[in-house]
Amino acid sequence: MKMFTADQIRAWDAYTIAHEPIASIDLMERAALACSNWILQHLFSKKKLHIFCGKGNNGGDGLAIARLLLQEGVSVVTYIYETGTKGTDDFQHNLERLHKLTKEIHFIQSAEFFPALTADDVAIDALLGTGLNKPIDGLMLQLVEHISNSPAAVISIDIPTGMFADKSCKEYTCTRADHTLNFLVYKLCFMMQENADWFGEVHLLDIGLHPTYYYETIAFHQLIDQEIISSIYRKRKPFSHKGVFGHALIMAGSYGKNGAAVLSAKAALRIGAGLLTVHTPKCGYTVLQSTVPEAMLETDVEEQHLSTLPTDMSRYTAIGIGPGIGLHEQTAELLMNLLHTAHQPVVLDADALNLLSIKKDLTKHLHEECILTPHPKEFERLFGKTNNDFERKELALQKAEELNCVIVLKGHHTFIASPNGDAWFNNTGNAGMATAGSGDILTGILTGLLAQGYNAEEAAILGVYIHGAAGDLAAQQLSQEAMMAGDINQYIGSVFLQL
Ligand SMILES: NC(=O)C1=CN([C@@H]2O[C@H](COP(=O)(O)OP(=O)(O)OC[C@H]3O[C@@H](n4cnc5c(N)ncnc54)[C@H](OP(=O)(O)O)[C@@H]3O)[C@@H](O)[C@H]2O)[C@H](O)CC1
Ligand SMILES: [K+]
Repeated sequence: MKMFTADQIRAWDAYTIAHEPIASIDLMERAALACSNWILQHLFSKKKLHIFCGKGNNGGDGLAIARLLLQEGVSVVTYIYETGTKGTDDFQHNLERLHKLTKEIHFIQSAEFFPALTADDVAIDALLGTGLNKPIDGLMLQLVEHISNSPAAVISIDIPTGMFADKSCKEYTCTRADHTLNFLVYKLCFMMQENADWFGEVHLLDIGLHPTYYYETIAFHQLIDQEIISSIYRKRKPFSHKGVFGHALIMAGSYGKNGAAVLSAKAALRIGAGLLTVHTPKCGYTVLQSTVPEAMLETDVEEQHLSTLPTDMSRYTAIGIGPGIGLHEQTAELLMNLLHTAHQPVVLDADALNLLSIKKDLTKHLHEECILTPHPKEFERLFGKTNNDFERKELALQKAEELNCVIVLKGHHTFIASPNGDAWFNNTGNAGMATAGSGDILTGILTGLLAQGYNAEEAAILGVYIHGAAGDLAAQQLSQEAMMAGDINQYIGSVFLQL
């Protein structure tokens, strides 16, 4: 699914008005109807609703929602944040309509006018939307804090007041919503961890903007969805043999961390690699042979850490390195040798990334079939500090281009930056996956997909999607608390059955 900027959404609005054609006020009515239906369906209408409106079109939405809910018999009080201006045409039009229906419209001119809100109330935040042009301050800030700090449930219309759609508001305050009713396509701000405390659960509402604009407009970011996955995933042909699905090499484990090798190896097999060899220190031999009998083993000359590349590297179609390998000097040499010689696709994770951040000049040996999978701390060690999540995303794109490799920046909405500038956010996964070993499994998944011939960008998109979706199934069966990384592997098969 394409993700549009606030400017693009405004242009889409205008395009719809001109080409459907439809009057602007009727488009607002559609948006308001989608919101009021959502509120009715989710039983918030059983409570007393306090609708807070600005004088722009976000406020116009609020007024129309108030009218539609009043017509359904819901108890509604409306408040208008007084700015001394008349408000947009659609705002004024909706105010006129609402006046005909109720006297419960109050103007907020100072903090004394703030209503008391209880746990039995619902506050609807239609103060400011995508028209925000500066951080909120003064009375607006006080009102937003009053709503956010109240015990009432809070629903923000389109976007929490104070949040910028396309840039950071980390230093500022926004409405703290329980739910945000976002119109049409996800805004960038909802992908960012730093905003998670403000927007609550984001619900996508269709307000019927013109499809031609969607198809013809280039988006800078995409949200990975079923349609994208279907276009990448290749079903197996009946006469295939294991040679067709590649030979993956996983280089993982060290003394005390052989479990990382086991998790990665199982994931590489579950995702469908035809053959798998695991390269571990000698101490991993018994562990791997007894837990992953499907894998072949190439033990290192060293007992406790990796030091030397396997003899015949040309046998492997794709290589994954990093889980549990530690930071031994000899392991660093092995990584250097690997990057100097490997022409195959390579996934670099965990300690391989930490070694790379110690020996940064090695990054020049990366190539377009390499995937780096840093979590935010590893990313910072590799590429330096950023001030906020938006800057970090930009830096990931810049580094992907500079190093000519795919960067998978792990997080709640994992971000994939391609060397060609493509930018993808993942939408599967849950907080239960924030557990030891989850990343090791992703390494195995990505290596297994590369071995099967998916290119680095395809493998990254398909891999993070399947990893998250398997995690979601695991959480459904076991709970987010109880699920362990190994459980993600158990559900990879169920995800394939749904593709
Ligand atoms: N296609 C769609 O998605 C549709 C969206 N709709 C809704 O419209 C809003 C956007 O409406 P807009 O009128 O452009 O903007 P806002 O309502 O968000 O803001 C209005 C004015 O607020 C002022 N402003 C900006 N920043 C601040 C601030 N920090 N403090 C106080 N006031 C602020 C600004 O005016 P100025 O004169 O002060 O510059 C804005 O003009 C969208 O979010 C949806 O809810 C349509 O209803 C349907 C289609
Ligand atoms: K809002």
